[in-house]
Amino acid sequence: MGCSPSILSSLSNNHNNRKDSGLYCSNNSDTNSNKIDAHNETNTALANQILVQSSNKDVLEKKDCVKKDSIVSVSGFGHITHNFTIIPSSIRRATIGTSAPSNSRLGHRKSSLALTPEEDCPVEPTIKLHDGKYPYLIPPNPSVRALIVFYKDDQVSDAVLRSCERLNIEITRAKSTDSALELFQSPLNGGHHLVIVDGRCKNTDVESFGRSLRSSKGSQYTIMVCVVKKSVFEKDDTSILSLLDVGYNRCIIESPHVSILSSELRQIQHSLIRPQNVIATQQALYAALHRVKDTVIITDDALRIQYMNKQAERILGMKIDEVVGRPLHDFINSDASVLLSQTNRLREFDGTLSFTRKVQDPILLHVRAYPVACLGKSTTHLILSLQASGSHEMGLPSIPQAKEPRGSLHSIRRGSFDIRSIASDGLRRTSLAKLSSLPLEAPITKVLSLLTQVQENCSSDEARLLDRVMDFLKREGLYSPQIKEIRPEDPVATDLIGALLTQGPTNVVSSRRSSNESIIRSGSRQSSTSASVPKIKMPTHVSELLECALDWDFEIFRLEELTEKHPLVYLGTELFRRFDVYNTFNCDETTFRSWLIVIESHYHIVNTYHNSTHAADVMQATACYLQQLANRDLKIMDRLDEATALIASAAHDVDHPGRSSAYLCNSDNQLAILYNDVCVLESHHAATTFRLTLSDEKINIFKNLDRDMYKLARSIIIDMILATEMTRHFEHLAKFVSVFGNDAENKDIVIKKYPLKLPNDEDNQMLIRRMLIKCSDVSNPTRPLKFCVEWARRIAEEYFIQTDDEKRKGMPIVMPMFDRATCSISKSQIGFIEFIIQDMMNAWDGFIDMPELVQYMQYNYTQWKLFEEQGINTLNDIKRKQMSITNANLSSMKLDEMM
Ligand SMILES: Nc1ncnc2c1ncn2[C@@H]1O[C@@H]2COP(=O)(O)O[C@H]2[C@H]1O
Repeated sequence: MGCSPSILSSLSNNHNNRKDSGLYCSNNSDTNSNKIDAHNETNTALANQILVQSSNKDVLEKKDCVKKDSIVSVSGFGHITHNFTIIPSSIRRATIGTSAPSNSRLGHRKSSLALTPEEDCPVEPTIKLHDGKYPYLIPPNPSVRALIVFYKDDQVSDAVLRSCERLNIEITRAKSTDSALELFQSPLNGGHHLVIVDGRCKNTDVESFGRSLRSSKGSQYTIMVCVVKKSVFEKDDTSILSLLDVGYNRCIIESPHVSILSSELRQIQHSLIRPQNVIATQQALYAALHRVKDTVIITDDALRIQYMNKQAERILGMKIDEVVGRPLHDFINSDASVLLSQTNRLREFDGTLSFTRKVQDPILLHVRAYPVACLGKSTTHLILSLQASGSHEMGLPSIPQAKEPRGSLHSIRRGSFDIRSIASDGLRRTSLAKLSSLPLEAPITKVLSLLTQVQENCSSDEARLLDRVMDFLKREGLYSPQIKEIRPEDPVATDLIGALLTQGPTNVVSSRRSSNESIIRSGSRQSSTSASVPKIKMPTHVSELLECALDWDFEIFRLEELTEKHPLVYLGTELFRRFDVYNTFNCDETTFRSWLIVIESHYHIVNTYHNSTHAADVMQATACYLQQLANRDLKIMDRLDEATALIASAAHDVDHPGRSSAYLCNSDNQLAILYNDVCVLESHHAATTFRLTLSDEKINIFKNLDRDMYKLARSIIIDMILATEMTRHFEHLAKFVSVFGNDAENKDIVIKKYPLKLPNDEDNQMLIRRMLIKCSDVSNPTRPLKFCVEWARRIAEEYFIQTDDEKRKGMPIVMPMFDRATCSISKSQIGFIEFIIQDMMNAWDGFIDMPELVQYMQYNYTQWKLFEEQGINTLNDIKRKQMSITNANLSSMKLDEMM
């Protein structure tokens, strides 16, 4: 049996810190087949350089430990000709570098080419496996199998057979072309290295037989020899050429002499069969490389890619066919001159380069480039071994190999790095190993890896602390807060925050479940297609009011009144116009206005809070933020961002039933069923937006966008609407703060730094968009007091109606404290500002620089505190208070007068 440490084994042996599987190959036969095309002849030279055959006893003994599923089989001559055994690194380490004894023949049987037993001397001089930096190939000398196709027995056929015997060639005999083809293709008898065909017989079409043989599966490495009459050589060379053209490799002159034919065959064996076997072995090597975890690319000396393995295909997102022959430079963003200059001087290169990928962002990879000289003394090929550059980026040491674990860290460390070691059963091991070989890495995995490396080199106290940190990081819901600071004596806030942050059905006590009642009755609303689209005449007082459409103290309730509860259409038309959305979407104003009418008609006018005035208010806040971002010339939002933000905010609560998601879950509402109790309302708002918009060309504001643009716009709008779901409030806030900070004092720095703080532009853009719509959605506590109080009254009323309803139906009560008889609205606002609004608005102001948000919020907060002290709790109390606020006309006071 022949065995060869692979290219990867030898590479990783040099660096001794890799955990890849080792490769060993043998040229035995077996069952399966796995074919790969050889790429070009230069790679054969490379294979010569990097393959080695050995009869290493160690490996033979250890082979028993190797699992069956780690054997890769490759066909060369119709059958499996090479088995590569992927051996776990632990075993590999024990065998790498173990040279065979110097007098060993390293995998060579006794020469089969000797004419007499006395001549049976070594064909090759003894070569040490590790003479050079990399193992050399001793050309494999296979046990040759030949198919002899002679139609009759005569002196020549007899001489051929005897010559084969002399050379220890295993013979299969056929006397007709049909039986020859059958034998050649037979799984049992096939796999011939050599076919010798009698080309002397006039009745046999030797050319068509050659063609059939050549087109048989698994014949690409078979040497075909035709025995011809001497006269063929004497006449002209056209007959010879035609034979070569159909696939014969060689024509030899008939001879009855064994010595002459033996000599011919011996030359054929040397010059044709053995090189073919090298190529077949190389193919097996490619197959093995395709299976290993390492990322390997092979180039020629001019850095043109000759080969890349499956893992490289995965990482670069490209198929081998797309890269072979192309310069490596096409895929490298960074300067590769150092790599080239070092490897040209036969020196290894070790560094980090940025690689472009087909669709994904560029990736930083740690590159080890090994120059190989296959012809002469200068570099002919480079072997690149690539690794995600995580550990190198931070100058951290490489992932440690089996080091003695330190106390409790053991399991974590092993869990993080040596997947194979944590799995006890084979199946799990296989799937985990597969998983680890995928080009997928979550950022959190990377973080855990880095922390584990840090742990290796710190004190046990620090290591224990890191243990705890990693425990937290491994948990799900990293950004889902546990309520911890709400005072127990603050039941209203607890109720409100609990309800806002909790998803799905409530577990609170229920007296009685109602039967099949559902608050939403589908089909009761007017369908968009039947909605008429009247031409809207903008009354003068409305247009005057809309002149202030971008003021933070815009009179939204006045607009509600003037438009008879249709503020969205008027304000929306104005805001779309101001942000030039019509041009952005290449769509006329009428379509947009019709869209606004339909969307507005699907807001429930009976809801006290979640009606179209709320939608208009959110849209107005969004417009103010967009304006501010545009004024500051930060170029954060492009036209599509602006348009989609306005559309998302206008539609973000469409068809809101005036009940919370928890209520819908508790009442087994059809929407809760449809969305599996997850993000029920927001999913419904987003889906309804698109259902309505696409259902009628007259209102389809997307109709002139091309498909890609539409998909982009759609994904942004959906993402923004879903971001208004409060259960993920802290997650969105925490992510935003982690990127942009929350230091209002340093807002200039934050803003200036912004362009530099972009590890991934699109991710951050998404954080901004989400934060923008969230801060619009709950902007009411940051508006002038009279608006803030009115919104508080409206939401409280809506909550009370829900509680009334729950009580009436005997359902679980989602917010028991929001009972109209007992609730303190002031307290609920204090809690809402403290727990939900304050941090968010501070962070948002820090980013967008709108201090009035925080100033109004702080003022409103102090007012709510005051109201609470004054015992202003119920709706009636609030209404009375509103009167006095309106009389004092606080909303028109300058902010500094308020403070
Ligand atoms: N002033 C407020 N007081 C209490 N809760 C509010 C207030 N404003 C908004 N909310 C809640 O915050 C939620 C934000 O998402 P929704 O619009 O779905 O529903 C909103 C209300 O439940």
